[in-house]
Amino acid sequence: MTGRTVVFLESNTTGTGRLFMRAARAEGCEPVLLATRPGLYPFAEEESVRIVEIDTADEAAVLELCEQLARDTELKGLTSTSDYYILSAARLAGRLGLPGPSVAGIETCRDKQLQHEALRAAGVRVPASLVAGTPDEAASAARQLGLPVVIKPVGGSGSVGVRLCRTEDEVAQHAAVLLSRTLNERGIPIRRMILLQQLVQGPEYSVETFAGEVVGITGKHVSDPPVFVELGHDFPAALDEADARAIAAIALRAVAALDLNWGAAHTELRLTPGGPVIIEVNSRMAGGFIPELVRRATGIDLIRELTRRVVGKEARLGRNAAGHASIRFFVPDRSGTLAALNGVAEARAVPDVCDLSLYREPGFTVALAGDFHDRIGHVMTASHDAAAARASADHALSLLSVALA
Ligand SMILES: Nc1ncnc2c1ncn2[C@@H]1O[C@H](COP(=O)(O)OP(=O)(O)OP(=O)(O)O)[C@@H](O)[C@H]1O
Repeated sequence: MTGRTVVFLESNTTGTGRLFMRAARAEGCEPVLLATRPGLYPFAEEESVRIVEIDTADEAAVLELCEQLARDTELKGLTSTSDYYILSAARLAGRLGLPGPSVAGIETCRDKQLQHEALRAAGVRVPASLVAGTPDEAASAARQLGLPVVIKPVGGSGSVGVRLCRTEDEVAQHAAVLLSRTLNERGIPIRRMILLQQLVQGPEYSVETFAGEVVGITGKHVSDPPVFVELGHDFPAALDEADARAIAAIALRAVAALDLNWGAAHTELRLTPGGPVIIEVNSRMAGGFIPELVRRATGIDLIRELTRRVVGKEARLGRNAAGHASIRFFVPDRSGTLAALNGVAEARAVPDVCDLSLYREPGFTVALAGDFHDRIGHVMTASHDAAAARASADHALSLLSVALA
């Protein structure tokens, strides 16, 4: 292989991974995907992306391979589109003298305890929180904070393991479940600590920032507690000017405090009667198809702009549209074997629907877990009118149903 290359250290297994590979090519660079289990990425073959099997947890081995690649080709950048690997990718980019985000910033951000301490020290409003390493410590932390509390792993994403606990028994039980886990979804060892937080009440929003600028605010629809499954998003969120200003301001302070102004960040918060309170800052672009909503609503392609940063170019955040986009996720109301998915043609025919995707087929076993895995499809709408985008998405979703055996 010769010419310009970009290394992807693992990737998202869903849509975004493929889009990043295409974006690299649009910038004149051939993507090279490094993966421990190449089988996770069927899209790589479909896109004719070179895939190298290597233990991606072994940073020294990855560095050696990349140094070789830098001798054989013009290595322009190294990144990861997977939450689990962005820290390692940032470290490797630094070692190779390639553009990349602050390693310290990502390190702080990816540990929810460190992140919480950093935000509090910077005077950014966060919920009162305590950490625990045993179920007993968790019960005592819950007493100090006052029930109910939200419990979550210190490292994690996709709402996996995040739960509202209303009694001390629930706290001890859920703590025991989380603390018994030793590996995350990718088989990477995890720190066996949990974070307990006071429940923040109010509608949820996320702020999509890029290179220290607010790209927009997303309105989130989250399931009822005790679990918090993201069920939909509206971009831009319906907010009055004062609330939008307060939300943008706290997110900008949070990402600056965490040193995340190089590329994309995604800040989740709830708007309480006393103002916005940060739930969590992610040192990466939003998931859940939010970048696609942003693109449809504003014309800003966050995937392309991040790829430009990775290969050392300036991002261009100029808007060329002022539209609205919404997404609703399809979640079955109980577990079972998927016998049929109904109403698909009718939902597709709803005005403003621009995408309807189903991730599962008949025969799939639905085992509701209370996190993002519960979502089996989505419907997306785009319109020049905010209310129309939202109403069409709600209506199209209402037409979908499953038969479970
Ligand atoms: N202290 C809290 N008060 C109210 N809601 C909370 C609190 N902590 C978490 N949540 C809810 O749980 C969701 C997931 O929490 P959190 O973002 O900390 O976990 P995560 O696994 O990193 O999820 P994601 O990858 O979706 O950001 C939040 O979006 C929010 O709806």
